[in-house]
Amino acid sequence: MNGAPTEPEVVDEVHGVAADIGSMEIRGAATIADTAARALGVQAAESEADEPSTFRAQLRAAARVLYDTRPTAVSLPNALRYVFRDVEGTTVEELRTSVRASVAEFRDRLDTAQNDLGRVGANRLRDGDTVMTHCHSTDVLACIETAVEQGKSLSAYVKETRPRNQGHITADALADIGVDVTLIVDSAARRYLNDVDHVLVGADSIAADGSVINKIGTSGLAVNARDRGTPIVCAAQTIKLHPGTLTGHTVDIEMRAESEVIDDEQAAKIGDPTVLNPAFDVTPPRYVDAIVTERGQYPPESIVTLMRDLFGEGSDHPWDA
Ligand SMILES: O=P(O)(O)OC[C@H]1O[C@H](OP(=O)(O)O)[C@H](O)[C@@H]1O
Repeated sequence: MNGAPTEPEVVDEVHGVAADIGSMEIRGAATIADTAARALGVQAAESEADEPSTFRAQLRAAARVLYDTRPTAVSLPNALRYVFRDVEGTTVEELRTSVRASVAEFRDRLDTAQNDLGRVGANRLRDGDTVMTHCHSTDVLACIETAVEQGKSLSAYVKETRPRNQGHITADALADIGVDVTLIVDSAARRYLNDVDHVLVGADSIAADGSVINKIGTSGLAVNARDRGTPIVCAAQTIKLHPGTLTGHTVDIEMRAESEVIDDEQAAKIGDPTVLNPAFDVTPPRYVDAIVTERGQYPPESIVTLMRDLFGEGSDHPWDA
């Protein structure tokens, strides 16, 4: 009698990276994309498959493990799709080489894109400006770092960004490059918006209508910034563009554990309330002044043109094949 079909073998590194993405040890949309692509490269390098079909099945299984970690940041499936697009070969060794090349090309492009985006974003910043940041975005940091390298002196109000306080990472990174940092709690943001020249946020996904999906609290900040007349700019490489939204799909908002908000003991003290912990929210395009990408800056409403140019209607999942 035949047993159950065996699952294609996925190497330990891929499981480890997937666990680290799930626990947010590895986080930030660009970093997730980079690490996921690298993990596919390790899968290819360490595969012991002796048949091309087995090699391909393992690669697909590895991609599924990575894909299933966090639902909101589209950079993850976009990275996997990029690697799969160019996998070619009739032998295991040819396939291995082509995955290696594809991963290297992807990671290279990611680096270049962030540098190019940084230069575009830096052009918006003037010497003596004050920015306000939310969460921790390497795309936002690239803009500020480039401006500082250009000799501009900047100050920053950094929102701590509950529940995980990723604003602390931003505060540390900005202080390191000589930005004058003031850390504030999230609810103090409106109070200081009048002292701010630009609100800078990142993105986990950008929808076809120009909506920005970013760390929870972004939409409230954007509404307040608009009310105060402070420009709000989203720094997002084109890998954050969500091709599925071209065909009417919506972006899943990740719900995370209650324990990130309150521990069991504290919860028990206040009668164990229901706790909701959405990681992201959606900022409608009318509250965003510009989306800064490596290809220049765009009004949010025009981002759909760029999305179509870069992705067509391509939001397939080749790892499900
Ligand atoms: O790609 P970069 O700009 O580094 O980060 C983009 C976004 O990723 C983060 O999500 P999380 O901390 O992974 O939940 C934040 O929401 C941040 O704005």
